[in-house]
Amino acid sequence: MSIPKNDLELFELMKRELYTPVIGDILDDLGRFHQFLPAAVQPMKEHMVLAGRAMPVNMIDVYGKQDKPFGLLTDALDQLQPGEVYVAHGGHMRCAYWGEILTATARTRGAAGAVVNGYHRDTPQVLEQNWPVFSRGRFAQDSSVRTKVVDYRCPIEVEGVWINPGDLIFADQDGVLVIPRELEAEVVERALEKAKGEKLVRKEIEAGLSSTAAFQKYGIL
Ligand SMILES: O=C([O-])CC(=O)C(=O)O
Ligand SMILES: [Mg+2]
Repeated sequence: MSIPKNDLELFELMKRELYTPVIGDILDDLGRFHQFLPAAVQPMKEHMVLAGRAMPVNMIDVYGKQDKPFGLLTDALDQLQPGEVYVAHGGHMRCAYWGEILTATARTRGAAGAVVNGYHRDTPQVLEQNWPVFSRGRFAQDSSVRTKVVDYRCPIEVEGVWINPGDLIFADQDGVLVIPRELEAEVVERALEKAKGEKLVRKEIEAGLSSTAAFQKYGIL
């Protein structure tokens, strides 16, 4: 397998060859036991797979009409770079944090996808854009009188998982992973090896090898 020359090749390779369980296993092996976002954050459609660089967004609760509705939301969207993932978190999730217009903006700018620790709305209009969005589910309640963006491209922490700008985000139907930048080369290389090993173990088991013998031989489950 040729080594990816740039981020785009890396993201394509990951989407083609990897899945969150193998990457999560390698992170565990490196002692990074807390890199999955909460399991409630799910793809809007099962087939969605996402690889890109985190552009974290910090949100807070507000109560009622604001002098500057949405805070820095449009600024955050308008500086998204190709291959980045809009990762939004904060407040008590009293409304939708994502929708049709936000999808169109981020997608048109070449962003790789969105991950919100909260709800989305405009479900049919987002899905027809065929672009990966991960959220806690559907809820139409409007955000302008309930939340605002106070900062972006800043570190955030989601239930103990730290996300720094530029960290690698990989997400599929089994979860959303944050891969710290300083570990990504090792993690991806070892995850590719483990994925290959898992294919081999399955073949051997299908050919009659016992689970115990397979684990003894390969150390993979
Ligand atoms: O207002 C929101 O939070 C999201 C929304 O409807 C859109 O992006 O179209
Ligand atoms: Mg909308």
